[in-house]
Amino acid sequence: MTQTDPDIFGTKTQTLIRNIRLDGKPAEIYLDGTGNIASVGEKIKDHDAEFIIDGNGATALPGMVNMHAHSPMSLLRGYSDDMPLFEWLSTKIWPTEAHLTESDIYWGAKLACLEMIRTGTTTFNDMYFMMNNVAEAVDEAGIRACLSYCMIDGGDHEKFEKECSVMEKTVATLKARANPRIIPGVSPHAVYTVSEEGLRWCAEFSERENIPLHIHVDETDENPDCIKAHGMRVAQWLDHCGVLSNRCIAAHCCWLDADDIRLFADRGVTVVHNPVSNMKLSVGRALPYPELKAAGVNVTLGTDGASSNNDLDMFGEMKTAAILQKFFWNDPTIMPASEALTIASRNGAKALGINAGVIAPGFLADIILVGKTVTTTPAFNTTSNAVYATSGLAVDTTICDGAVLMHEGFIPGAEEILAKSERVAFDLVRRATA
Ligand SMILES: O=c1[nH]cnc2c1ncn2[C@@H]1O[C@H](CO)[C@@H](O)[C@H]1O
Ligand SMILES: [Zn+2]
Repeated sequence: MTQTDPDIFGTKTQTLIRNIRLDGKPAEIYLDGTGNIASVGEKIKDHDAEFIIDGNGATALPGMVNMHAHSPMSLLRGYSDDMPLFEWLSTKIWPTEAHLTESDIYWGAKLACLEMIRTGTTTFNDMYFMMNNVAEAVDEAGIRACLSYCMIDGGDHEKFEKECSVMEKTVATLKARANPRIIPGVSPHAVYTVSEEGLRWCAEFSERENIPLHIHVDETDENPDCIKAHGMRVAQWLDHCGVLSNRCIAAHCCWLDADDIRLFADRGVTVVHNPVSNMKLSVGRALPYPELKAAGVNVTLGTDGASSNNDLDMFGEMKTAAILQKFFWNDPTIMPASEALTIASRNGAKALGINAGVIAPGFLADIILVGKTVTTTPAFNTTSNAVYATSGLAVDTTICDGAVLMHEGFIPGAEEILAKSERVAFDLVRRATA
């Protein structure tokens, strides 16, 4: 199969993937056109393949699950760097975001989806505005996503009421799309931007709808301000407002203490590690991963937006997570490669309630092939190579929901998306700085 056969792209087909390695051993995978993995074995004889993908010795991995993103922010990649978090948000990012149109959101998300497919991500957990436009991009790209409108009420009751109605409308619109690849979520931005009534409402709404709640927690040390305002640490305050009780996904969590970690474990909170963004914005502390792991908390991995990372490559993120944890806690045995891979795939899928992140019969066919190339040779340990040696650009095939989205590095329509999103980004910044 080569890129000259356009029929392979975009639809679920009966496909045999052969000449690949799975956990270091020769393997074949058969997709039966349902969107699931039908069989996995050394040689699959019983199949009805319409297409055959020859992996040329590639390593098959589950698609990466990026658990904290702001996909439209890809438009602001490289627009503003090297500043402290609050100055960066309040003087650069928020004033520019005030000019975003629905079309900007759509093209920013198109660019993000393209980058994620290119670098082996098949699912992302997104928090932003105008999420139906993000959904349109996700729908077209063929990727999977949990999409949450980001509530910011700033303690203003009128704004709170408006935000609730946008949130309800967003969830209803996303549900009405009836696309199994699109999962609605709820996102109060953070404790420093959302009121108590906002946090409580989001918690109740996520429970009523049984959908994930995605929030920024303890990125920088938010505890002193929270104690001043509410007499409690951030984790306790969130629990007090009901936020931790239902499918809570907490991004960053750098400043959790031992009690906070116990509380997160009790409430079943999922934590997202964002090592590159945390290091770039110098948030002051690394995720207390060893303690979270000991407490049994589900830890996942995310990139954050492309304006604080500045890419959405989960391979770079895995490596950074593993080496930051070793360095910060001064122990090279922390987060071995196979753990980093699980954190970047299976753990995220679990948190979103998706039957993915494992290559085995019955699981969703969200699969990537990491090509045999200069950063994956020699293949003593394919997991080590994936985490420590290669970037996502070595991914040559990306399959989501049983449909091939990229093969041999080729993604249909990529050039148009690059050209258009570049124009849209420059035009946005021109309007915002006029
Ligand atoms: O690192 C971050 N910390 C806090 N807020 C952020 C960060 N990156 C982006 N946003 C902001 O979150 C909102 C979308 O959900 C946007 O306003 C975005 O600029
Ligand atoms: Zn963020």
